[in-house]
Amino acid sequence: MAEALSDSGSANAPTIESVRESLIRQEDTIVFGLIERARFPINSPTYSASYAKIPGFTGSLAQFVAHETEALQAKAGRFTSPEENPFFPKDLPASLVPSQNHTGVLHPSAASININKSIWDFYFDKLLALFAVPGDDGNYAATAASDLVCLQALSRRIHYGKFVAEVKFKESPKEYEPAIRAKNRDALMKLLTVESVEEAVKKRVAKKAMVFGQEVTLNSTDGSNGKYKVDPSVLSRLYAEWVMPLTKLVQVEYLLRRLD
Ligand SMILES: O=C(O)C(=O)C[C@]1(C(=O)O)C=C[C@@H](O)C=C1
Repeated sequence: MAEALSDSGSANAPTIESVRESLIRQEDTIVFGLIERARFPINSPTYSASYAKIPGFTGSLAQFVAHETEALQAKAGRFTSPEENPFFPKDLPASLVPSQNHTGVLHPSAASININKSIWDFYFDKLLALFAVPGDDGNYAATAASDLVCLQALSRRIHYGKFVAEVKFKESPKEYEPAIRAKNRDALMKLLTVESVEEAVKKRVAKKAMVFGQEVTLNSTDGSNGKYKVDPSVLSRLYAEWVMPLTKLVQVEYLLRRLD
């Protein structure tokens, strides 16, 4: 059976370079996801339980689509991968496909870390209004599907902090062990933070929003005219306010369990 490759594209032990490469690659998925979602206006009935009234389900259409899509994906084996974390872990059906040989990179307690509730909340309560225009075009099912693509891409990126933390711990266990034993979150946060990398990430995602989100025409020299499908500053803000802080939170949570 084929060995399951990690997202870093390698079956070998990940390195700081390979995990950062994966984070960079995942930026493309996130930027494209937001561009796709921005095709629709906000479409607020998608998020209203009183609009949906789905027999046998309590919640909004967005919740229904996420719940049912995850159930199908669980049966297809999606959540047996340590890189995938469900939004609705309760009552998730078991995988029906042959199990993959996922390389045992992470400490087993990694499976107990799932911060998707925070991701769901910032996405719908804060982020959506920053890049989807007000309005209602009735495409609620497509909107909900599009939201789930964004949420899963964000979740995968943020929980990838488990792999980043593992690599950092393996590279310098002596630096991390005292802070882990002392359960000192602030010290761990300081140890794992690299400000120069964060600055580069914020600039790069804004640039990707400009390159991927410009209008491509055959005649014009400047296809964008300064207009982009998603405002590049929203991408830097998304990363500065939510993606990187939550990735760091995942790293701290992982490290706190690393010696269990
Ligand atoms: O690249 C790293 O070293 C990471 O830990 C990842 C990351 C990020 O989320 O992009 C998080 C913390 C660091 O301060 C820099 C970047």
